[in-house]
Amino acid sequence: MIRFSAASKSYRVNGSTVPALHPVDLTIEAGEVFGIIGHSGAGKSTLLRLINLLERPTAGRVFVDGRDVTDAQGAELRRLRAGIGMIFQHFNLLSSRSVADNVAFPLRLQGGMAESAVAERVAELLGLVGLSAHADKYPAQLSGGQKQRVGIARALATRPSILLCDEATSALDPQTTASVLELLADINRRLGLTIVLITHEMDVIRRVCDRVAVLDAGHVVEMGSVADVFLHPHHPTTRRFVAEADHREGRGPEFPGVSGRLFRLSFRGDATYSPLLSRVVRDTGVEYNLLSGRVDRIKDEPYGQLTLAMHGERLDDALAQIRAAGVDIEEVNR
Ligand SMILES: Nc1ncnc2c1ncn2[C@@H]1O[C@H](COP(=O)(O)OP(=O)(O)OP(=O)(O)O)[C@@H](O)[C@H]1O
Repeated sequence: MIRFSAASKSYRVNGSTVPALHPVDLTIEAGEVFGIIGHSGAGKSTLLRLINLLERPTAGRVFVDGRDVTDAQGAELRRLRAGIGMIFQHFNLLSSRSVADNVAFPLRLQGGMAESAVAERVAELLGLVGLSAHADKYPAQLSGGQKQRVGIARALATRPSILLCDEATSALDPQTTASVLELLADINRRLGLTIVLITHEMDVIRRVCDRVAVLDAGHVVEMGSVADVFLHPHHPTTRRFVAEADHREGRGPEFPGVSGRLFRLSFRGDATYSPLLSRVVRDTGVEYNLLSGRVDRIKDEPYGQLTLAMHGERLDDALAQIRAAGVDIEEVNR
């Protein structure tokens, strides 16, 4: 478990104090995939780096596994960091070392392991990330996705219980991003590792995270389960991120020439695939225009979101039936 208690951070720049993070209270549970999303400069890296003390809080406390680590130094700091792996946007591999030597690096640095044990562990890690055939290559001979897999293997070498991901897929194309996120989800499931990732893409959050915090100008402005935040965003910044992930603009929908009231229906789980709408239409005689729609998954759960214009004498009856089936309805202002 990771806990921030009123943790804040200011930097000194040219003699003046710049607040990067206002006091944050936040708990990340053991074994979850926790996402932090925000625009550039929102304070994501700063918050992430407080966990392994690459940055120290200006005020407040940071707890890891129940221990107050805020002032950790020396052996205590080394122990903390050995238990926390980290991967980076630009991979940070050693270009003059082979893949196997990059992965072995933290093990040799830590010391106390025979070379045969190091080799065994490296082989195991390369198997885990699907790179067994590439052990003797150099980073320059690998694709971006393969480099990040080396980064992940290296980060897991010392068997950490926490993995920090600093924009780990931002330099990758969409397909490679998907495969790296799938690997992270697999590692989370198989090893029970806590994963904290920062990103500026809601789609990354949707695919892999259990919970999310939205950072805006150093403040946590929204936090909750990914499904709740994704389907019912409240803060304007969150709404913009969700709209971007839906490939629509952040403004409210404008549908000139469409009559009736506008509703956004959010389906989750099994309701996503049931023929509810056609049943309600048949039963109540209401009419609808489908204005936009999407069916996808939030991590492993299917969801659907439809925007409809609806009209008819028995509209209230129709809405009640839809709600009774567990579908969430929001009226959309024109
Ligand atoms: N070492 C530093 N010295 C001075 N100011 C800093 C330092 N690191 C970050 N900042 C400032 O703190 C604020 C938050 O930065 P941070 O890097 O945490 O944001 P971010 O959300 O991770 O942004 P990005 O996505 O661009 O990396 C910014 O205004 C940034 O300029």
